[in-house]
Amino acid sequence: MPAILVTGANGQLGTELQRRQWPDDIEIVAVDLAELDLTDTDAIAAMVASRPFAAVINGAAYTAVDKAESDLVTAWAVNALAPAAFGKACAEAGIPLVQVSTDYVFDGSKTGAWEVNDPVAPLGVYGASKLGGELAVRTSGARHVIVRTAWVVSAHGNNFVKTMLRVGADRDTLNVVADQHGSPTSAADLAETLKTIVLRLIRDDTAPTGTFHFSNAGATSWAEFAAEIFRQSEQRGGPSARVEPIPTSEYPTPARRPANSLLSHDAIRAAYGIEPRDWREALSDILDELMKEDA
Ligand SMILES: NC(=O)C1=CN([C@@H]2O[C@H](COP(=O)(O)OP(=O)(O)OC[C@H]3O[C@@H](n4cnc5c(N)ncnc54)[C@H](OP(=O)(O)O)[C@@H]3O)[C@@H](O)[C@H]2O)C=CC1
Ligand SMILES: Cc1cn([C@H]2C[C@H](O)[C@@H](COP(=O)(O)OP(=O)(O)O[C@H]3O[C@@H](C)C(=O)[C@@H](O)[C@H]3O)O2)c(=O)[nH]c1=O
Repeated sequence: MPAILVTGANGQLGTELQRRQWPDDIEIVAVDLAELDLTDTDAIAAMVASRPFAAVINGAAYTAVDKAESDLVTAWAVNALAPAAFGKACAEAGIPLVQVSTDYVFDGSKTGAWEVNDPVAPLGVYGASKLGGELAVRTSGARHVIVRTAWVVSAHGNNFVKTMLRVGADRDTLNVVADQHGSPTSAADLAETLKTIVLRLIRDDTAPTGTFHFSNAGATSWAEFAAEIFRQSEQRGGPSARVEPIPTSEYPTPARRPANSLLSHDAIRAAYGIEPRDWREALSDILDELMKEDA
């Protein structure tokens, strides 16, 4: 049975990839740190060669944006060298590689949505190391798709929705930055998109390759996002708090973040016919799941 190797099994995306309904003739082999340490490039090569995988989805990453500023060797190992090792191994095995990247490869200076070929200029170590991963995959010789996504949220793992609900349960008011704009992305919707892409890559030698953007539809700011989380949470009897919009200058962090990281869907729509749904609708599903867990 053809198998797809998925990394980041315990992360938001990896969890949702494992929850997808896959065709009966496809097996998902999902690994995390315990099975495969991505800082060990020899282990990556050995894992990819260990059986005749049909494809690899590298969903793992060093995602602690602020911590990466002082931990850059590990961030580069996981986000750049590991994708290089996957690229090399996939090229040797003759199988496609799906690599996941980030809106943080952009500097945020554009007005309007970022297109896939817009100039990249990361503001911090996380974005720079993810860009390193993109370049490594592009030059590896492997047939590949790179999907940049943004502001990934889900009912599990660490993410902005869960942070807001946790902090909002204890406080009346939360200060949240209002001058950083982008689109939230449901990990489930991202996983469904990657499923579509990887199945096409496995079954169709002429499937589109290259770099694509996927997020949910609609632009917002972190402050508006937080306010909508509390609006929908309150509707379900969950925690609510007042959101005080603040400028980034009043929320100092070790890593700089882009002011605008809105991603254009033109490329993924044209190549794969994928049309993301609105982020508020996706958020509603996540809150349903979270509140069901609490009930
Ligand atoms: N989260 C977001 O907002 C965004 C994410 N992305 C990208 O999307 C992809 C998926 O992100 P998401 O699911 O949210 O990430 P998570 O942080 O939820 O999960 C990352 C996973 O990678 C694993 N991992 C980290 N270091 C290693 C290592 N050395 N060896 C093996 N596994 C490791 C983690 O394992 P452990 O838990 O054991 O540390 C975890 O399971 C990543 O490529 C990320 O860069 C892009 C834009 C936004
Ligand atoms: C918790 C909190 C955050 N913020 C701000 C800080 C930051 O500018 C913004 C988002 O905070 P976070 O630290 O949750 O998000 P951050 O770690 O920057 O999220 C990023 O993660 C990586 C992995 C990506 O690839 C990006 O697409 C993006 O999702 O909100 C507030 O203003 N108030 C708060 O109470």
